[in-house]
Amino acid sequence: MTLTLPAPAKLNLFLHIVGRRPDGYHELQTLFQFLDYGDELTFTLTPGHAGVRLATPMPGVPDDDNLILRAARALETRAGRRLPGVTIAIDKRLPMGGGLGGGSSDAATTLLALNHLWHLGLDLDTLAGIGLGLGADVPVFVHGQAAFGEGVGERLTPAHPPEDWFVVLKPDCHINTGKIFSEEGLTRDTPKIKIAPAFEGDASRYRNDCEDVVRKLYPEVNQSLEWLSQFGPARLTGTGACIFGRFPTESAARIIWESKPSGITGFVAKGVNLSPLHKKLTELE
Ligand SMILES: C[C@@](CO)(OP(=O)(O)O)[C@H](O)COP(=O)(O)OP(=O)(O)OC[C@H]1O[C@@H](n2ccc(N)nc2=O)[C@H](O)[C@@H]1O
Ligand SMILES: Nc1ncnc2c1ncn2[C@@H]1O[C@H](COP(=O)(O)OP(=O)(O)O)[C@@H](O)[C@H]1O
Repeated sequence: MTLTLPAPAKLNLFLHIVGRRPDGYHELQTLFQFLDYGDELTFTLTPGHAGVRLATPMPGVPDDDNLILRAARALETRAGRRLPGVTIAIDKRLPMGGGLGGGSSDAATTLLALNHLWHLGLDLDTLAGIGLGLGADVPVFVHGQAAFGEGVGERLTPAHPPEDWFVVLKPDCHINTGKIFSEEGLTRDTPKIKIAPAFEGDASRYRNDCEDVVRKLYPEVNQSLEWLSQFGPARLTGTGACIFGRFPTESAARIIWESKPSGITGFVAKGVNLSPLHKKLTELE
């Protein structure tokens, strides 16, 4: 049996750093929305062969570090019994370390796919708990609903931001999340905002607290933000390097995309409040 599922990107429509935990991790307030663009994973059961295997190794990521295999192994450990073998292939479209949550999304898709194929019957809260052990962004992908995130992003309140179109640009640099969070000049004391049960605010009123530090350290990001913000609000997602500009229609986004400076990569995508992963899983039921 074969199952092909999306692993969508996320955007942090805003990202405030509101404090620091005793273990050094930063407390955030952020608004997550998904994009209808991302990686695609194909799971094939191989009952004759035990174990989980990656059919498409990822350059630069040893298999044992790959969040897909780590998610599968965490699930096997939780199940505590021998499960049918599975081969996982990935069509990797999201830039790695781009602030789009690609690795976390791959992990979440793996958790949901294998829960389904292995008939484990674990609920979303349990899967999100397993996912949190792999990365702070995994729970929102497991729950599959746009959300206001608190804590390190794991305390989630469903949200309904407008489903606009986005131009996403990937400046040609790699940003290490740990480096940004350890920068001395980082804003860490943004006052907490109060959130209604269903956040519907205008995210363009809020900021990404990592942006000033990232702009100073990475001129490529600064230049891209300057260019994109000529056409409307533009912002960094996560700790970067990707930036996004928001547009009311696909055609408005595509006009700006076509005029982007040469040498910069990225894509145009729609913001969606229900994850494409959950949409697909519902269709399969
Ligand atoms: C910033 C966010 C926002 O969505 O996204 P990305 O830019 O990575 O996509 C996430 O919170 C990223 O969470 P996560 O994916 O778990 O972070 P990691 O790369 O494991 O973090 C690397 C390091 O950054 C620091 N770190 C990370 C998250 C956080 N809330 N506080 C921190 O201080 C820690 O020192 C950690 O060891
Ligand atoms: N399946 C995976 N896809 C992408 N990155 C992965 C994966 N597994 C492990 N990683 C590691 O996680 C890091 C962060 O990846 P990613 O989730 O794409 O970025 P970000 O957290 O900035 O959104 C990568 O640099 C890579 O070393």
